[in-house]
Amino acid sequence: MKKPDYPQPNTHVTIRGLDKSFAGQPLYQDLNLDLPKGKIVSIFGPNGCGKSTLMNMIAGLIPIDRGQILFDGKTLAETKIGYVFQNYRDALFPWLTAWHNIAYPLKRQGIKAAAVKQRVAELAAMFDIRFDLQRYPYELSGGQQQTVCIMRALATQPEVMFLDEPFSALDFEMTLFIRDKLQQVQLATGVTMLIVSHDLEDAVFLADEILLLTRRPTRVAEIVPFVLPRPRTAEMMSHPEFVRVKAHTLAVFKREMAG
Ligand SMILES: Nc1ncnc2c1ncn2[C@@H]1O[C@H](COP(=O)(O)OP(=O)(O)OP(=O)(O)O)[C@@H](O)[C@H]1O
Repeated sequence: MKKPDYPQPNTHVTIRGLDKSFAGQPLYQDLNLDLPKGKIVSIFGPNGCGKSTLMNMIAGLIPIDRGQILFDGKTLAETKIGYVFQNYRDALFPWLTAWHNIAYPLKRQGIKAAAVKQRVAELAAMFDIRFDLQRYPYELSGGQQQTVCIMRALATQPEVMFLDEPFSALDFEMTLFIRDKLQQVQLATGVTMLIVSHDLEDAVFLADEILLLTRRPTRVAEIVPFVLPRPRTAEMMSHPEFVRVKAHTLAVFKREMAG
């Protein structure tokens, strides 16, 4: 693939010349990638190819060995981000109620109590919350805890939101609910979203682009666009375009697995 020297139009995240090794074993070498602004990109690829590592390097949770990652030309420190961790069971502060978990990043920013209250109320309305936010995480179902994690990540109105396997521990009903809410949030706020997924259907369903990775040392195998209109409903899973993109993504995945 030819190296893009300049970001494509409507790019939000620009990755140039990124290297990353673990224990002397290269994972990424000279990775160049543009992620579009205000879109949802799913990262999909073989086990251990570095999906989470890529996302965590962009989010600044894992250091890179070499290269540059910019957000609209700005550094990470100048960019507001939100992060939804893989395991919602460990992600929330157990000693805080759901409400205080959501309020936490706002309070850390020094936002006044009245404005914090208003923002949490806005999020509760956006997510159509029917459970009591005064409960503690252990008193909530898995789906409710994941909803609280997403609300907390959105509290500070991030420009980029990272979600690591957001559906992996959810039942199907909750998966449908969270899919709807993520799309609604994305349409309402224009936030750029990056989602790591193990599941082909989840990866394709929400995506504007599916970023398909190869086995290690990892390269971009293909960037597959998926352009069904939003909001996408569960019925669209039988839409011919969804079926086609899923089949194509699977074919590329199998080709990469075969090496
Ligand atoms: N801290 C670390 N030290 C050494 N190796 C690591 C470390 N973190 C990740 N790796 C290795 O880097 C590779 C990529 O890991 P990563 O978790 O990013 O992959 P993934 O595609 O998200 O995996 P999975 O599909 O299993 O979730 C793996 O081979 C993993 O063993």
